[in-house]
Amino acid sequence: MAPWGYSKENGPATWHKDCPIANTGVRQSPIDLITTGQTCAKYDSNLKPVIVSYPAFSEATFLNNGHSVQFQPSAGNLSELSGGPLTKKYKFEQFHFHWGNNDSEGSEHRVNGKMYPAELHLVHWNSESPNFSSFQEAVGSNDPHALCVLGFFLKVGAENASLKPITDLLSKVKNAGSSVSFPGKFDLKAVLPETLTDYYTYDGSLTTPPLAECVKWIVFKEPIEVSTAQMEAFRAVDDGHGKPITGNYRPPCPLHTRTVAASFK
Ligand SMILES: CCCCNCC(=O)NCCc1ccc(S(N)(=O)=O)cc1
Ligand SMILES: [Zn+2]
Repeated sequence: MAPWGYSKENGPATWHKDCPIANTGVRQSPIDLITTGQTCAKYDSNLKPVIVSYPAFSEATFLNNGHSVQFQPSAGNLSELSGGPLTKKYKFEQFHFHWGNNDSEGSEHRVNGKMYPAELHLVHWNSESPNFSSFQEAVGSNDPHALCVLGFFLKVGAENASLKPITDLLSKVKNAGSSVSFPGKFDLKAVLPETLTDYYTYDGSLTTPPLAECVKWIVFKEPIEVSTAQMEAFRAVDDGHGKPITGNYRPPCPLHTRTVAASFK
């Protein structure tokens, strides 16, 4: 099959051909996070703040893989995640983005149907499971919480100085398949809000093929601000068919019997 993508010919509505779970799965992501009414997110007072330990990365690759741009530190990185709904420690694997071609679309998760212009995903894998000892093995395991992805909405506002080293690099990976070694150190912690207390969490999947249902999702309520220029920089990244990636987000999937918990009232 032609490699998957986001065009009419190879986009989300066609992914079921190679990944039947796209249509048969009952824990697919993303979802629309509804905050009022029957199927709404339920406040859970037991949910603690998320704890991240992200020492500045010193060695990393920044890659345009044709369907997103991805920041991947070298294997030795010690960045970890715990707390929140998690009972184990997770190791940082990579972060990447999803965006649209205008400010009214682009995020994968939605809040009461509202999309943000982009969404940042910080991908981690459970480093304390006896069943796997690498990210790829975690993706392939049938463990429902093999991965934990932190989702942050991006909204247009002031320039984000902490993300500038990343958005300034986008023009260097304009062509699909291109990558650069990240110059210098990158402080991911500085990108995030200080307190990681207010979030939605639910059991879901990867939002791209293989769409494995192995993700504990944690989506934060507070968006991260980026400037219009920074948003435009994402929209100039090419998809490998001579066209810019202008909408690498999957539409929301049915909730089925799942419930969404909220760490805030
Ligand atoms: C060389 C063959 C490798 C195949 N294996 C690569 C692979 O399985 N990748 C899956 C990676 C992935 C996809 C989607 C998300 S999201 N958008 O849900 O955060 C996170 C991570
Ligand atoms: Zn993603």
